[in-house]
Amino acid sequence: MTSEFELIRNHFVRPTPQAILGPGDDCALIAPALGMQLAITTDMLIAGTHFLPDTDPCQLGWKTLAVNLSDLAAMGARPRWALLAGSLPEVSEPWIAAFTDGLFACASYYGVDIIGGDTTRGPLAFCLTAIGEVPIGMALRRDQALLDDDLWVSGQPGLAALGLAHLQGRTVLAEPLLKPCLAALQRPLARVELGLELRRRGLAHAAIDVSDGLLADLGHILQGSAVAAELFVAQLPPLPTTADPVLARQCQLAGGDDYELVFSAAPEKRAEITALADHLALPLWRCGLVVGAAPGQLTLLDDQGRVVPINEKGYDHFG
Ligand SMILES: Nc1ncnc2c1ncn2[C@@H]1O[C@H](COP(=O)(O)OP(=O)(O)OP(=O)(O)O)[C@@H](O)[C@H]1O
Ligand SMILES: Cc1ncc(C[n+]2csc(CCOP(=O)(O)O)c2C)c(N)n1
Ligand SMILES: [Mg+2]
Repeated sequence: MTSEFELIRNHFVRPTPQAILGPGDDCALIAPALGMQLAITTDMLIAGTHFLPDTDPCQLGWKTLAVNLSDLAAMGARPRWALLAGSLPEVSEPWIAAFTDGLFACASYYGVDIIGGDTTRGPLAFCLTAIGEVPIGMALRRDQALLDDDLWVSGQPGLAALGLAHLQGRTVLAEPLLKPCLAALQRPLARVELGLELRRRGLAHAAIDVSDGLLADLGHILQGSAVAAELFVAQLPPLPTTADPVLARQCQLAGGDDYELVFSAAPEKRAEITALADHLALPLWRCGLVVGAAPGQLTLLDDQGRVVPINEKGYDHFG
């Protein structure tokens, strides 16, 4: 029988070169580098709500960290430390070993030290807190979009929600589309380099990551910045041709779980943003404009300039 403390020692504790004091005492000790401030965020992943209970534990470990690093990315912060609280229904050591393999693979990919946490018995759930650094006063925020900014989105939002629809039997995806959809859902990337470069190169005014859905999260920028926007359907990333087009559009606009970045930028920055997309080998789509209508208002337009009704709502745990 493995004790709580053996479990922690055997699976959750690895070297933490970026901490003054890592796991083992009542608190970890960290200090930001000179001239930097801390960015801190937390997200829960609950079985049945955020992931299917039979999800591969290695991918779940990766995703638990990645979705939090996505929030740091959205603010242009460099991820450095994380704490993991886990509630586990029973001690299955192979399951835990696979989970921590994925977790630490993500941690080493993004240069993060796991500096502490909490381990209890209970329903399968995780809560991760990620801490990053950003030069004082330089974080990208959701409340800084300006009139006449372009709106940009990275990558291909919608794939994760399509993958979930497939696993839940709401659609059938075939290869070669299935693989990227399942990867987006189960092993998402956080757009850390994009966030860092947008901030370092001074390219973005406002940014957010897409966790609840493109329209919903763009809505947070609009609300926060007290501006309105027009979004051009024809300028969004092309939909996968082999998926049901209605479902694919719905997933793109409101699926969530994408962890792409949406950002606003001055039109003079177009060439620099295109160069950044090439540098990162990550498509960046200029798909909208900040306009001066009622604060928070989002209008979707087709290629003829006609208004497209919005029926989609983003992910809302209580909606
Ligand atoms: N229980 C809470 N107490 C205090 N603040 C909260 C609480 N729940 C959410 N918040 C804050 O509300 C804001 C929006 O929360 P939300 O979880 O929607 O974050 P998000 O980045 O928009 O989405 P995601 O959680 O999918 O990353 C965040 O600043 C968050 O810290
Ligand atoms: C089994 C299962 N059901 C639904 C979803 C989709 N989903 C869950 S939470 C969320 C938004 C972000 O949540 P939060 O705001 O809590 O970070 C989304 C898109 C899933 N991945 N797995
Ligand atoms: Mg977020």
